[in-house]
Amino acid sequence: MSVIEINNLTKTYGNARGISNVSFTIEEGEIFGFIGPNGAGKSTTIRTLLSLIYPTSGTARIFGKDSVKFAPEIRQEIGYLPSEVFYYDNMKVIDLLKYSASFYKKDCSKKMKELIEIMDLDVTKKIEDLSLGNKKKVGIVQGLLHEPKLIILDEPTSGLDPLMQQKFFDLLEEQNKKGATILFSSHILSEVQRLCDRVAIIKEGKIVAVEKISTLKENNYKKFKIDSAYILDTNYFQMPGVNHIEVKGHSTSFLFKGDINHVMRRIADIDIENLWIEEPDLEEIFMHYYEKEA
Ligand SMILES: Nc1ncnc2c1ncn2[C@@H]1O[C@H](COP(=O)(O)OP(=O)(O)OP(=O)(O)O)[C@@H](O)[C@H]1O
Repeated sequence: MSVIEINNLTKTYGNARGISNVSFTIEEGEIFGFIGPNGAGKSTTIRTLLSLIYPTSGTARIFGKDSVKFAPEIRQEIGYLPSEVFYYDNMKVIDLLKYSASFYKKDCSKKMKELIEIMDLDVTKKIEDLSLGNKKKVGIVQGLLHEPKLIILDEPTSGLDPLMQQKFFDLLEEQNKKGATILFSSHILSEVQRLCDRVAIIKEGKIVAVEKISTLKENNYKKFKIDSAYILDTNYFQMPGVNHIEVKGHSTSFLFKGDINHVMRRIADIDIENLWIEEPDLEEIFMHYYEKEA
């Protein structure tokens, strides 16, 4: 079953672009990544999906139900972590969490306690005394305490230290194993690569690709790095399929897609000291998509 179905969702802010004809589907049990640089439209898509703002046109369905008409009902089963968390500064963490839990029609106290421990939160503190990272942790507990079927995270890791990020990812994987579907937006591609099964790439308000992470990696460029005995001319590897040639001293690198034999023959004609052929990281694949569309 599709947990999220987005069909031609468009949101304009007056004359300003928000998102345009965004469509993608997320299946039950997926961890789905949503990548794009700042301002690409990730938060607008997520806020529209959650009916926090209304679409200019297009529709979204969550759990098979229209996201606007059934918003209150749908929200019972969603855990949402916004990119920026705003709270009542004067409240104690524990009071805020209890208040959040009171919106759900089930007892959240056990899960809340468990999450507080995992996130290592001092719940007796006032919100105003917390660091940015600790505020984010409060947001995480708040978003997960009702064991939602769908978890929507908008740039969730900003402000978290690496150890806490790891704990958080473990927590997400555990929830996913128990059946939760996850939508995870980020501009940090390595974390998407680490966690997600599929990914939608958004650029200037439009979806440019929806791919499996594995397909993205397999069907794309190979990354060549060659250390040569002498400095190569920048044009030496200028041939069909070669992109992003960079010559730094004796080291030459480029991305290649095509019949690898052509490159290997050219390499055989030079005096090389070392050679690496690697899968490009998502960042490079991502650049490729962006350039193809430009
Ligand atoms: N309330 C608003 N009024 C006018 N324009 C807006 C508003 N909110 C967003 N935008 C514009 O819509 C576009 C998409 O913004 P959005 O915040 O969705 O991007 P994003 O991918 O989430 O980026 P970021 O990571 O920076 O939040 C941007 O051009 C932004 O300037």
